[in-house]
Amino acid sequence: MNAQVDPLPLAPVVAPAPGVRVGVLTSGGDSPGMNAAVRAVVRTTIAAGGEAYAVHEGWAGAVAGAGLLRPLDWDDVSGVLHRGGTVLGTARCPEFQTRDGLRAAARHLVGAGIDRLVVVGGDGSLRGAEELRQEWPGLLQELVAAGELSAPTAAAHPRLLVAGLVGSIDNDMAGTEMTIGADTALHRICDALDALRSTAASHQRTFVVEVMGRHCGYLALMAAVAGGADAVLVPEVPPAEGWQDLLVRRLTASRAAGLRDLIVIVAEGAVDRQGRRITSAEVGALLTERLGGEGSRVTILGHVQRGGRPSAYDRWMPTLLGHAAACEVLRDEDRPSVVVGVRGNRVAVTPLPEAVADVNAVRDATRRGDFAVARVARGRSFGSLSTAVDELCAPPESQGTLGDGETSSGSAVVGGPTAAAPDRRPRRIAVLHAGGPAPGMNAAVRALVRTAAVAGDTVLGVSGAVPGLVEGRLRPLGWAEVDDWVEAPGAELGSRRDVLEEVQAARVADVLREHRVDAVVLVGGMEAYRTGAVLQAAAGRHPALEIPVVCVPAAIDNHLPGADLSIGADTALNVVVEALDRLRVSGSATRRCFVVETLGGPSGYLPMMAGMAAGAERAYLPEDPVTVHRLAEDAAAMTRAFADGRRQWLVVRGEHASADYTTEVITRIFEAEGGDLFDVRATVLGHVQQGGTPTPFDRLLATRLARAALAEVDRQLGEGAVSSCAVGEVAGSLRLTPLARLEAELAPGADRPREQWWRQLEKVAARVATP
Ligand SMILES: Nc1ncnc2c1ncn2[C@@H]1O[C@H](COP(=O)(O)OP(=O)(O)OP(=O)(O)O)[C@@H](O)[C@H]1O
Ligand SMILES: O=P(O)(O)OC[C@H]1O[C@](O)(CO)[C@@H](O)[C@@H]1O
Repeated sequence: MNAQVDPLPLAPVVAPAPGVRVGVLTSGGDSPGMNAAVRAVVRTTIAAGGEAYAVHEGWAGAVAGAGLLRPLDWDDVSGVLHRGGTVLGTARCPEFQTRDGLRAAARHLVGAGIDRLVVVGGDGSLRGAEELRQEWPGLLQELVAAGELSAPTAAAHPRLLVAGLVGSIDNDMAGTEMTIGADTALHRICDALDALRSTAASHQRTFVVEVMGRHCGYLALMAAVAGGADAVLVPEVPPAEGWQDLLVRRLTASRAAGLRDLIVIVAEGAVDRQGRRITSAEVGALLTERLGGEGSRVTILGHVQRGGRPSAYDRWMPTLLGHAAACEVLRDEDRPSVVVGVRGNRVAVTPLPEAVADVNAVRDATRRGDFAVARVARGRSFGSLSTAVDELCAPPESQGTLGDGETSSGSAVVGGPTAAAPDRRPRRIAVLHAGGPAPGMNAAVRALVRTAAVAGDTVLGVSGAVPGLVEGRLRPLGWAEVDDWVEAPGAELGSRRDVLEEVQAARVADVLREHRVDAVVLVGGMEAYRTGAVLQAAAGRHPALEIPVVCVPAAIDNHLPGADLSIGADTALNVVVEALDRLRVSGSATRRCFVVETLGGPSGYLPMMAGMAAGAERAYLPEDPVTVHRLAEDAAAMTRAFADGRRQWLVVRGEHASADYTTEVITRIFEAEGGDLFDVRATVLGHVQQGGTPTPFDRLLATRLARAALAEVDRQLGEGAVSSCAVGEVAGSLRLTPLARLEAELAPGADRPREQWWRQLEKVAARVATP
């Protein structure tokens, strides 16, 4: 694909000619996050000097006209970020696929002066958009010929410019790594799975859970990994004949290994190799008949998956893309429609026909039975996890894929052990945490234990972090023991902020020798990295330390070099955003400014992204010190806004934004400026931000990075050249950062990277926050 990944995700806003109108519509199945996209399109258009129009009820609204095309002001899209569904309404509209339907849509759009469209919908909706664009000149000619449109009006709108944003929970479209709504749907599914596990465990029952995704197994596969399922059936990995026996054997082995709760996920589009539909009811009946015991229960999650509050990601990502899409159509270039998507957290723009061709190629490959092609086309994460899922789900003795017999590809990002040589000595890998607890740490340990078990390796858990390592508190972690660690918040092994001291290295060498440790994996923050660096520096003096030391980034602050995102940051972000939503509701009856202090340490990631996701008016970050001048400007802007009728103003302040202008000081300044016009309240969110249940994203990231760490251990031991490094993902690719380079990667005088990708988003957040 020729997507252009924009290294600076901020497309310049081009000032349009006077009277330029941008229409925005949502179409197909609704998805959480569509509202954030609409808000960004509207506000970016207005900020650039254009006019924004809503086309209500999707393509049906364009076809019907009749008052469904209406102008939108800045404030019309206030207070929509936290709402699920789409405030514009959506529909599936078969009529739009007819010539008459297209012509009616063109007539109503031109009639409203709209010749630029941002369409938020699934692949069907976007196909429709491209068709309308291609047919536009012909449709206008037909309308002129029929006397339904004047020739000068047609001449004033010679072409339609279209940018598509993929809004669908299915994550089934090319041109973007994530579709708007898929992350939230995973939240819904994982919440349901976490709830089902407790009742399943109580009765030692098996649950068969059907999840959505018409033709695409993305939700099912990711939910299986993030939700700790025991087996999964998805259309892209159809099981071979006799899969029923294999499934029963697998679940029997899991039960024998000590699991009380068993979960099988079935994608709604699951099929076997002959293309025959596999239903959740069929799987439920099979397991009730063959597993005995308490039998099985079937739960179809249905439309619950599509509803409810959007996750933090489904607010900031569509905001970024909505902004970029508006910029695309404001540019006065006649060109094919584009899909504005996201890749590695950066904006990626792909010609729509190309994205559609790619989706068609997946469908054709699936029809041909070429499932490997279909899996790869679904994206990196899908490709890698579809072959790795069995390693994570099934006890080592019952390994064997439910799919088409292909095993893990062993690529770097996939991670996981490379195929074990017959004479390979089983390895012993110690894992410990260092730093503040980060949700997802347990999921990383679980992935290590289970992936290592496939090659016969043992993972030794170190209790009590660095002091525990010094005291030799290591024990093997069992395959079944870590089963529900995927969802467990906090750090089961314990995490503390101690960094290993040089004088302790000799003692640690003794411990590692006693326990015959071949490699150390540290899952944690800067303390983990620095401990790794101390171990490496001491390796020359202590042969037992001449082993691979690999760090996995886990810190809610998201301040670690060599990783766009560290484990735990997404969970903390969601906790903050939920708190901000609640504060907004609490203040809805008053005229009030909230000053909210977040954690985040040296990095502004949490306050900035939470502010963007919750629609905060201002965010104060440690990277950009607060000054009295800025406070005066903001107080004046706030006062003007309240005087104009605004009822709320939200300021998010990172805990280290300024040593002088503390949350209390800022609150008092604003309070003094507000007089009788508004009042001000301060809220310090504190450690609730560390205590969330890991989000699906953090569980998946933890799984990917833990497997990548193991792959690196395997590589180093295989090649006999050991070193210490950190694994991370940067712009969607795996990166290994030598720990020796750690300090050089940090900004001068601060424990955060020199470059932080998310800082590009600040301008977008500011542009859509206030007029
Ligand atoms: N090939 C097409 N040509 C023109 N219009 C289309 C086409 N396919 C779909 N549409 C229009 O887009 C609407 C939505 O399409 P569809 O039902 O496939 O949902 P979708 O956009 O793929 O969303 P989701 O992924 O949520 O199902 C259709 O009802 C129709 O109006
Ligand atoms: O809401 P409807 O029209 O029943 O459609 C359900 C379908 O829409 C989706 O939610 C989104 O495409 C699918 O996962 C599901 O199969």
